[in-house]
Amino acid sequence: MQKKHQKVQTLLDAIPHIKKFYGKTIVIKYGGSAQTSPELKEKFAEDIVLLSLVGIKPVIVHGGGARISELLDKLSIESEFVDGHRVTSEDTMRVVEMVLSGEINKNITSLLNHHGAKAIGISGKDSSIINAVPKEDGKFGYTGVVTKVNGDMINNLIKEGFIPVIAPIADSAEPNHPGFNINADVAASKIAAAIGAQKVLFLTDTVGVLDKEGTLLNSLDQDDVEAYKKDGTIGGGMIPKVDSCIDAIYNGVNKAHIIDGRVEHSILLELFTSDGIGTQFVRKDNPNNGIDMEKLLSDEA
Ligand SMILES: Nc1ncnc2c1ncn2[C@@H]1O[C@H](COP(=O)(O)OP(=O)(O)O)[C@@H](O)[C@H]1O
Ligand SMILES: CC(=O)N[C@@H](CCC(=O)OP(=O)(O)O)C(=O)O
Repeated sequence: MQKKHQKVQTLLDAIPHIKKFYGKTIVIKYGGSAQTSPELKEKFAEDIVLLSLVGIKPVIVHGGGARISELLDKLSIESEFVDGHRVTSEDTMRVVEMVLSGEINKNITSLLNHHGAKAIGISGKDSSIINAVPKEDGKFGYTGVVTKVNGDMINNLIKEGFIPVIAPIADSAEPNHPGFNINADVAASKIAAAIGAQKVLFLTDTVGVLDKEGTLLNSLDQDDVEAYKKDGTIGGGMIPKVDSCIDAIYNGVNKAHIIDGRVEHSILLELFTSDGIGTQFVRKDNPNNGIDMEKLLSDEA
């Protein structure tokens, strides 16, 4: 009897959170580091389907850096990263496109559809949804800087009831161009801003951003991010992630969080419980700085 009550209470506790996000779009960046075991992938799919069933509109932007590096290694092509961004040669670009737009995009789309969702897998090249130019005058090869995201096209898919699953590959304005490799964190942030998303969640393989002692940093603003990058606390793949979180909140996205994709149902825990998990990003100029108004309001509801 007690157990039954607990189950009902869990559902009741979720109501204010569901109300808050009902009809809202949430971009979920599904990092390669969080796409590990088949069990975790199943839980991810269950979370996305549940969001969709309760009237929340998820958009998935996926990575796959680890899988790209694994395949490059098999082909004896070296992986090179500068501040978390891959340097993309012509051969590397072919592998990036095959892994991201091919293997990973289709696997995630199919997984979601088998769980009853209406997912559609696309890359930024489809309908030229993401446009880019070479990063730093071509120093990064075919790695691109996003110049434009066609948010209307993505919103049209959402209106038709689809869950877009987007591979971070961009189109070029030049004909017969192989396109651009975009870091998936950057793609998620630019997409979230272009479609007017309420929130962007980055699923990765750590509990959030950690300090030098390995303690979780619950909340960061732009100055914290710059200081931690400068003193080396934040490095590697975490650099594009924190930069993308800051970019998102200064471009119209209400909240950005980095959460642990290794924890089962981490998306539901972040969205539907009052505790929240991981690291949240706040604007310095926000009068509610440091206070999570979303959570405060839902707790009061
Ligand atoms: N301060 C930090 N806190 C947590 N992780 C960090 C930090 N600095 C660097 N990292 C690294 O960033 C990694 C996450 O980035 P990445 O491997 O690119 O993940 P994803 O595939 O999810 O984008 C962590 O596994 C960790 O090794
Ligand atoms: C330019 C750049 O860094 N592109 C990334 C795209 C994939 C990605 O970002 O995957 P994760 O999210 O799993 O790291 C790469 O080639 O690895």
